[in-house]
Amino acid sequence: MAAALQLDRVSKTYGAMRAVDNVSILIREGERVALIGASGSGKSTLIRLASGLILADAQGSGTGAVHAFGLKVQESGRLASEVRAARRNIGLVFQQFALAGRLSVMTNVLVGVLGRIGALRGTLGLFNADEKRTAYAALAEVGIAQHAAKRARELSGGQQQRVAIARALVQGAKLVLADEPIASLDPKSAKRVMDTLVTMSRDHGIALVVSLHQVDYATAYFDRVIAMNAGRVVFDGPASQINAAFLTELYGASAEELILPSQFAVAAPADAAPSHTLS
Ligand SMILES: Nc1ncnc2c1ncn2[C@@H]1O[C@H](COP(=O)(O)OP(=O)(O)OP(=O)(O)O)[C@@H](O)[C@H]1O
Repeated sequence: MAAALQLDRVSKTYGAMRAVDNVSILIREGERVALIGASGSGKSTLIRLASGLILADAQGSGTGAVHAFGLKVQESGRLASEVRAARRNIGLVFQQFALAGRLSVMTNVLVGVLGRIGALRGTLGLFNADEKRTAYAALAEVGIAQHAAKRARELSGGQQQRVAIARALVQGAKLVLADEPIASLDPKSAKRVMDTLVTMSRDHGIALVVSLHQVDYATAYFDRVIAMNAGRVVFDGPASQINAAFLTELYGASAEELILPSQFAVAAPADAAPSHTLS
């Protein structure tokens, strides 16, 4: 079985800054993984490398290969010829909502179909009834079908994130990479978005990698956590091992920005919680 995502000794340098430093990661099909780390630790860069939005360093200790479901995304600082096919399997949900604000919610979701239909039909917005039904069903699944006709910019931040999740569903993504999807949301909206992501993953067997600033969400929703510091993976293991003392060991004083004050403690609902929190 091909891995959902495989990074082999990938690095990315900006000037003198090694944003991602020789990282190797394997995510299995259907697996859910939280990516944590203090600001500037390399989480966003890693997600952009994984989706082929940016190129890895051509030289370094490895060839910097990225594969998704056995299809090559990039290697040796070049996009692979099969990158389009590889990307079809990858849905993206970003902190900045990455929706076309003037267009309707429905149209934004239908963009997910574009990888599968002819460019001309897509450009002209000629989506067929089946595609529209699928998009509406995806919006219903993430709980915002009632907003289908509104312009995307009229929705709240959390609702916009759920539009992006519906778009990934319509795309038929088998792996969703979410980069700080809850960073600018209030706690209630953040929880709703996390519930939606995890339920989507569970119900459709979609692998999920979510970068998170706050560790509490990582341990409430995920079994496996990958922690980054200064571009390197400093921990890859069970979420149950993550606690305040361990974070201080990993990050020193910067651990503070990763831990929520106790009054904001996060509890995932039973149907979205990882196995390590279920009795
Ligand atoms: N386009 C760029 N040009 C120059 N430096 C960059 C660029 N993108 C990222 N960096 C640098 O690379 C390092 C890693 O940044 P990255 O955004 O990946 O971290 P992060 O863990 O996602 O941080 P945050 O939680 O603040 O989003 C930082 O020092 C950042 O300043």
